[in-house]
Amino acid sequence: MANKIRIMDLSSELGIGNKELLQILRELDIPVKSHVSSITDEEAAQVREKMQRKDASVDVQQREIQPGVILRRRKKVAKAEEVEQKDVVVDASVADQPDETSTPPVQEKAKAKQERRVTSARIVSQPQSAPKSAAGGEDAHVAPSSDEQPLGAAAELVEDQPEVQFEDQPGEQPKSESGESSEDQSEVQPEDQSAERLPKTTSADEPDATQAEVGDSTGAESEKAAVSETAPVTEEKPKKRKPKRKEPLMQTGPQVRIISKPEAKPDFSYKPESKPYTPTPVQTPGSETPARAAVPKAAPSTESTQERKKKKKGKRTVEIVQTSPFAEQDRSDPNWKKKKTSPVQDRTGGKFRTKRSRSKSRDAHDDQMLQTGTQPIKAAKRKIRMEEAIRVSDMAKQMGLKAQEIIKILFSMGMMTTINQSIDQDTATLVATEFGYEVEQVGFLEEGFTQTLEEDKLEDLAPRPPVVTIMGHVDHGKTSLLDAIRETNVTKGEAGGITQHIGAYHVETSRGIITFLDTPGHEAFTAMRARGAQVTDLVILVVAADDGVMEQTKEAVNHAKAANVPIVVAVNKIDKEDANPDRVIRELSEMGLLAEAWGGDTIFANVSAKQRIGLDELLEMVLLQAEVLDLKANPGKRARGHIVEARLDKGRGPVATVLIQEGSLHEGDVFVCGLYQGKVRAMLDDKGQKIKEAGPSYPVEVQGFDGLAESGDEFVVVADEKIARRIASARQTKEREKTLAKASKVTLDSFLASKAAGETKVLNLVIKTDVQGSAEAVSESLLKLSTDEVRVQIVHSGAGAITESDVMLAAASSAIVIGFNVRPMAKVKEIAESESVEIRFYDIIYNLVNDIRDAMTGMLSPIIRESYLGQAEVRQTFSVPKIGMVAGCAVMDGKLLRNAKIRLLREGVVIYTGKLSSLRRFKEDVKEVSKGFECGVGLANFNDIKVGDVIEAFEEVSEKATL
Ligand SMILES: Nc1nc2c(ncn2[C@@H]2O[C@H](COP(=O)(O)OP(=O)(O)OP(=O)(O)O)[C@@H](O)[C@H]2O)c(=O)[nH]1
Repeated sequence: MANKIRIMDLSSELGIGNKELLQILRELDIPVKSHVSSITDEEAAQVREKMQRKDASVDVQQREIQPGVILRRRKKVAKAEEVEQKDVVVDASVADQPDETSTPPVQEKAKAKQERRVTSARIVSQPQSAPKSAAGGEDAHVAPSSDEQPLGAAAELVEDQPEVQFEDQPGEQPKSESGESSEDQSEVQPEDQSAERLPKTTSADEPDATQAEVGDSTGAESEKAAVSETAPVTEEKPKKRKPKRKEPLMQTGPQVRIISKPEAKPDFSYKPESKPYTPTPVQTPGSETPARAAVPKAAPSTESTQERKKKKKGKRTVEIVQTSPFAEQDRSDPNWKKKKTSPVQDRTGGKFRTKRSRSKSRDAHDDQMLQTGTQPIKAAKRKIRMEEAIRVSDMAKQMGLKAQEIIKILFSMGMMTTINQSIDQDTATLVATEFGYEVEQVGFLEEGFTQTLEEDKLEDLAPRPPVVTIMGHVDHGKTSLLDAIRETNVTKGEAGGITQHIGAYHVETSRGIITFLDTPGHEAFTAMRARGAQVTDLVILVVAADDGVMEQTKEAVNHAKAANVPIVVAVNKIDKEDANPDRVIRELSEMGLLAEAWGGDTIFANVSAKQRIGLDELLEMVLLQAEVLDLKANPGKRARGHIVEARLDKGRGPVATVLIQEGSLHEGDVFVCGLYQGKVRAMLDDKGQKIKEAGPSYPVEVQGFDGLAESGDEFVVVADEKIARRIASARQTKEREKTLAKASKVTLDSFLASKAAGETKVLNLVIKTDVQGSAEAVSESLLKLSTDEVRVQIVHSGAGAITESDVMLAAASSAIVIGFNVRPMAKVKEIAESESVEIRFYDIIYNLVNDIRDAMTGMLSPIIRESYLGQAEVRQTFSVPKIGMVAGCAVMDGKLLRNAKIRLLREGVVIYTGKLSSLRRFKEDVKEVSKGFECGVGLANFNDIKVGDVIEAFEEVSEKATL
């Protein structure tokens, strides 16, 4: 028919393979049977148009990488189907072939077409392998020498490819089904179908076949390696797997390059195809010989289609198609296809693909891998997994040791531990190293979620108001001053605002804003600091002008100094007649606070809280001082701050005042705080107004906690609720472990043990004595002990009972509390225990100084430890003739023992230390009286007992001091 054109002709015209063209025709719904069929001009036009479109989207590069070896590569594939397909055809060098001419590199299609004709004699790479290898092998050097096996290289490449090509038809162009994918190959395909590069079409008659084909010789290994490194591989969609027609292999025509060496065939293993092979009615299948069946079928895989589909999604698999010169014969076996592929796990993943020719050893290895499924496992490292702390017994278990061995090591490190005690990570690391183990911290590390690793950029920082705490002695006017400042400024700037007590508030002055912490007193200040919360920028020290510097004034100064917070002195009550501000200046100078007038840098302001005198000046001074501090924060990030106050509100649940220190807090933000987490449900400012956002130095009352936070707790906004929950639960776990570990802070005994070599150690002490004179004497004696290596630093010293404030100061400063003739009350003792603060008691200065010196020189002599038994309060006193004074007591804590030693405390000060002369209940002598019971007590050789005194019973236990 004049208006008809044969497929073969059209394919040559278009420069594509017959098979590919057939595929295109099928896509265009043009019915054809084979390449000898004809189509109408109209249909041909459709094909041409389609090809044009395709060409536009495909950029094929060709270059000759070696004489006679052309590399074709699809640079970019626009169509989804084509994505990741990089087809390269490696043409076997023609050099070896007398009847072939070497192929020059071709860049354009037209040229390619011509090229194809010229090189048709060469074996076009096998669809399954060669195209891929070629694709990947753009930079690969495929040597044409007969000994080498480029296909082997191809096989390597294929393995690295994410996709798997399923074309497996021996006599066909591998991608004939998918016109697009085979496009490139078809270009180099011989026009003669018989010469088609069938992966398995290997003709034994050409033993020195090009390596581009299915090489199987061992010599291919090196080549493979070279190519595999660079060569991307063609990938094809699984849909192309099933050939629709059978194109019987032609016996190797004169131009067909032999793909593999015949002797390699016995090692081929085959993998069953998921789809049965359906021969196409074209060509003669008679070429198949039974010899193929003789090929060992070491196919390790018998995967089902479904299994393979699964793999496609998850594990990526490569199918290796081994081809041999017996490929044709193989097809006589209905299962030939199955025999040809073997699955191998693909590193890159992707679709199934096949490749040919692998070395025997590789196959054997793969088979083995498939059978074993895994690679040999590396010897596990000797690791101990622990969270924050680990119990000695658990650690021993992990190392397969007896706990005693660990305890021994710990002992040699100066730590007395028991089997049930927990040790921290540092200690565990030391112990583990002794046994050749490593410590691995497991569990949740919150730092990544709560810490900003990036430092704030300078341009992100904005000035923030100073945060001020007012401190001073009792009755010197702290509350009055706070109220005065607030009221004055409330009426000034925020008329109508209803004052809310949220523990902090901010005041607007003409010079700027100041945030006040409404928690006067150093207890709150130090309690927060002990928790690591340094929220205060400045301290206003209130000193009554008529009273001067008093005990708590000194404490306040020491607390502020310990926290390194600048002090502005407010000399209050200057309205009083006997006010003497100069005296205050003088007294404070003795404590190191030198007024500017005296050449120092401490700001003093005379005020009267009662009469509202000097308040503006005071605030101005505060702001001046703040300016020096150059307080800045980045308001543009997630908020971080500390809890100032927390309480349980009847209607709103747990609420807390958060002082934002950096970033901005918004409604809806998710946060963690102490052991709890939550979401900001609502925010109120200090005027009780609902706000949506709060920036740095801004105090807000936050609603939405899932537990009651504590003042001083850090408040951090995190990314989401999941993280918040995780952190909170990790903290709760940690807290439990900490309680178990019960690691004490600093003790005199452990002081030197923790000292690193060459480091000057500072021994911080808080000294409390019965009288002021002793405080000075003790301090002086101890300060004299300072050496180059160990320096004694008195954080605070004063007269009076050991108070909660002393303990908190010691906790915050890692100090030891020295009680000289003073004792703590039971409650203070409890706090000291919970804060792990050591309190040591002395009544002879000589002993005290010796102990400290011994501790400092590492020669602590055996010590007598006191074991506290209990306390009883004197409710009544009776004078009994001949016996003396007898006290009617109620045991408030622990118990009193008849033979115990006792001391009599009056307002925390030791009045007498001695023994009981009698212990009775209802006129009966008893050996002990427990908490909650009343008793009559007589003290040996002491009668000056008064109502309100406390009798403390204790035992003395002799202990050898260890360092
Ligand atoms: N004359 C005079 N009296 C003042 C002044 N400031 C406070 N007062 C009085 O001093 C007494 C104690 O004042 P507070 O403000 O309660 O003192 P404080 O330091 O807060 O006392 P505590 O809360 O007990 O620590 C009150 O009676 C006040 O009226 C002042 O500037 N002048």
